[in-house]
Amino acid sequence: MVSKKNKRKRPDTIHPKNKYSDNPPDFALLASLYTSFKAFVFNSRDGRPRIDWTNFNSTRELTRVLLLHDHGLNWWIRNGQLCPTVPNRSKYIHWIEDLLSSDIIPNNNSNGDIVRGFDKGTGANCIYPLLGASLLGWTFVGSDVTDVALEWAERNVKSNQHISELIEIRKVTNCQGTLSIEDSKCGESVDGKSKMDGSGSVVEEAEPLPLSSFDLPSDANKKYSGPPVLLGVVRDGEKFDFCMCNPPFFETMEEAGLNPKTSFGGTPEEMVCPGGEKAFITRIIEDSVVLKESFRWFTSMLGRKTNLKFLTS
Ligand SMILES: C[S@@+](CC[C@H](N)C(=O)[O-])C[C@H]1O[C@@H](n2cnc3c(N)ncnc32)[C@H](O)[C@@H]1O
Repeated sequence: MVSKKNKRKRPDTIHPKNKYSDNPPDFALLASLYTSFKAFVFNSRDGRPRIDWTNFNSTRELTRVLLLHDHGLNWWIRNGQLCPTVPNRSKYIHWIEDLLSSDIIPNNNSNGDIVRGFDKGTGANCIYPLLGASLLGWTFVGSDVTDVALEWAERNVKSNQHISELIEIRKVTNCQGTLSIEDSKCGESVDGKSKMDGSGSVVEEAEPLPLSSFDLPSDANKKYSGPPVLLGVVRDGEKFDFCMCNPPFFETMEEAGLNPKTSFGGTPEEMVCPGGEKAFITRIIEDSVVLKESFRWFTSMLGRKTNLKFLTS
């Protein structure tokens, strides 16, 4: 009999359509099928197969085998890049699926049944386009700013020929704007006075991250002052069913290093931006006002529930 202490509780937030909602990853099965994963699995005192969550190589290998075994996806990232947890990232895809099937914002999609998404900050792992395309046949533009993210996102797309046509990886440069908007001020900060219009926000807890000594100066005004977010990246006439985003949550890597009990990588470029998620999402909201005809839904992950009040005000 499983003791109360050891009984696994399904998180309330897990989406019922999520492959893992009733079947969490079976480490024993995966270890029996994939020798590369077996090397990271050990039996804990209670006899359960486990992995060392503080070892980046273990968490990356788990993600690799889950994507391969459950989704038929070939995937890899460089040491230290942000490693996504598959059950967690799948939830966001299914939440968007729910939004798209609702009438809260009517569907004026002129592409017929083709669903088109925009992944803001797709990362080297390119996880949302890969999952969205393989689970639901959605098409994506995945955008990012860093060379390493763009290179590895491309590699991950090309390693999956069956869905590679569905995904475009788009580089964000400082002034690539095709939509000229006087207040986009490409790369500069804007005063965010606009209210959310037709946009939705998906709340999720941030992935716990390892400690790091890297630090960036905190932006006292909490204004986003990085490269373009949506304006200047979305092209004239483009239409998307949704925008999704797992933003750089933090202002400093110290702030990011809250949970040394796990290791999911995450470089400063991936985790940090001046003003953190509050400023980044504020910019998405500002951009959404101008781009309201280009998107049906604007969504983003949010690490801190306390930021929600500010963002929806
Ligand atoms: C937290 S990571 C998310 C990566 C991936 N989507 C995931 O869920 O694991 C944030 C990503 O946003 C990218 N990023 C930061 N500023 C950006 C911008 N202005 N435009 C596009 N991507 C940006 C970073 O390079 C990084 O890859």
